[in-house]
Amino acid sequence: MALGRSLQNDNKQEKKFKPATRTSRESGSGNGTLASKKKGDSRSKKVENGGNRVTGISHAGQSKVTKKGVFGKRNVDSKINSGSHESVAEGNKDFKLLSSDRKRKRINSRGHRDEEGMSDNNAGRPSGKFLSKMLQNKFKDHFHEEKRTTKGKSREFGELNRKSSPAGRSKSRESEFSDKKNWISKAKTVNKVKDVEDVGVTNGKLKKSAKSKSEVTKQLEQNQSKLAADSTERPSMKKILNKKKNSIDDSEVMDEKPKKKKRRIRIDPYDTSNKRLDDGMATNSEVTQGHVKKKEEDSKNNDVELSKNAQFRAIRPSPSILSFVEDNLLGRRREIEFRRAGYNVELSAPLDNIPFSSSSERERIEETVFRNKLTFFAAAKISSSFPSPELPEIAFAGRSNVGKSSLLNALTRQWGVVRTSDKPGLTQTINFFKLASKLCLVDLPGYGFAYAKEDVKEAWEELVKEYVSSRVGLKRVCLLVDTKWGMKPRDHELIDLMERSQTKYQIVLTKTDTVFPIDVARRAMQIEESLKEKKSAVQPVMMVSSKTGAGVRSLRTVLSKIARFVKP
Ligand SMILES: Nc1nc2c(ncn2[C@@H]2O[C@H](COP(=O)(O)OP(=O)(O)OP(=O)(O)O)[C@@H](O)[C@H]2O)c(=O)[nH]1
Ligand SMILES: [Mg+2]
Repeated sequence: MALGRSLQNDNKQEKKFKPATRTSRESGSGNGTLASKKKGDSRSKKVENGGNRVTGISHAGQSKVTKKGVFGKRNVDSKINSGSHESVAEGNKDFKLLSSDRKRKRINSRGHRDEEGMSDNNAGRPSGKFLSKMLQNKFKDHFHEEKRTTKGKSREFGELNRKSSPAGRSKSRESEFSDKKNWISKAKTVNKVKDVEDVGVTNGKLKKSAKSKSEVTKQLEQNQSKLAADSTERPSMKKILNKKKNSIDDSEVMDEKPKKKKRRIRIDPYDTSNKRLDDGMATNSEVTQGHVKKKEEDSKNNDVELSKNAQFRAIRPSPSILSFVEDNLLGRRREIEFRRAGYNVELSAPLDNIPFSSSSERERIEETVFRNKLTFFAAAKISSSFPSPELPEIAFAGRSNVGKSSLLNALTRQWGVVRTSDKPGLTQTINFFKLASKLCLVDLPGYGFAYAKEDVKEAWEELVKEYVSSRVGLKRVCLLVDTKWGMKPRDHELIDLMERSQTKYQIVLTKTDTVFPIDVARRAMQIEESLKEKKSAVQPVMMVSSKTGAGVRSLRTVLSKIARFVKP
């Protein structure tokens, strides 16, 4: 029956075990501080009804810490915990038990605590194996006690009975509190060694062991310090040796490094690419020969290119060209310069405006012929579809994207009449525009690179050639050249054709705003020099920018003379 009761009690305890362990975790009792212990104790008061082990469980966290902690610390905690644990479990009377029994009890209690600690680790729920072990230990204890002392047995059962009664509970509480107070005060005042002594081990032994420990530790420390000194010294020796080795190696490497660099230079000095795939093939004489040949070719090409650039930079423009460039604010310039000169930068092509003028777009044009409305009247893909030559014609030829259509708009200040695009090859037919009944402006398709099929481009070129060489009424061809790139072979082809057909042509440099003013002047000078011998070439070379309007007025003046001399 007694065993059955204890089993029942254990079951109850297990039920109440969960919240107790959970709360002990939450309250941080595992820290092992006194405050936390107090908390655990206060909680144990609430759970006391469950029996003696409940109080022990409330310290489960603390027992965990003591396991991990220092020896002395564990003793303090074990005292506090096991004191409360044992005192509540068996009362003060249990201390009178035999020393062997006491030891066993302690072992068992530790075992319980360990098990409880483990169970706490396992989310507060002890496993079936633990429970069975706990129960077995409990039975063993009971059997031993029954065999040895009938008194102890009766006392124990009496204690259990008392605890089940309210009077017994209150007594057990009192005894628990008194024990706890005593142990806590002891824990505060007594040092760890003394605590060890109190447990029951003789002072002499402990002292000796303490002395021996201290001696051993001293010796260990000395040895460690020696080892550390040695270890610090040894690397230094190693370092010295390594340094020596390194110095030798460095000298070797220093000897080798320049060689490698020299080799690289020798192998591929003209290689501009980052890849050096042929580094490992330096010994191959054929390859090196090939490299040498390549170098020579490249150097020749570079010399030619460099000489072209150098030649261009060496051009000294004539004073008239330079003054023209400066007067018309040609070339890449800052906006502030236009403002200072009185031009309104808010207007399109601001340099083609009379400064501080408030008149309308076309009123600003000094040449009256260009004030007329620009009207499209014919487009031709073949020569048979050309309109009859009633008016004097001025054609605008040049490579694709050079700015032919844009210049037509700029000359008449009628934006959008002639379609323009940054995509080369927009104009694919010969387009005829009238300026009243005075002048006919002809926009030609470009040649050279264009987004069109080769045969189509060839057809355009043929049509242009046919137009400039055979068109009756064609008074002048404005051959537009990009200032940045200058004349190209196709331009020379057309010039030769016009020379043969005696068609008057005038070079007009476009997009002057994309280069420096001095380069505009150089380009103009360069072309003038190259066209000195040409009979059909009309001087001077004109310079314009449809974007800024620079030089447009001058071109207008030149072209308006053609209209003036033509009979209506
Ligand atoms: N910066 C600058 N860009 C210009 C100038 N003139 C024209 N452009 C630009 O150059 C591009 C080509 O202009 P277009 O007038 O269509 O040239 P295009 O010669 O008629 O070209 P195709 O009809 O294809 O032969 C357009 O994006 C223009 O805005 C200029 O004086 N300065
Ligand atoms: Mg065009």
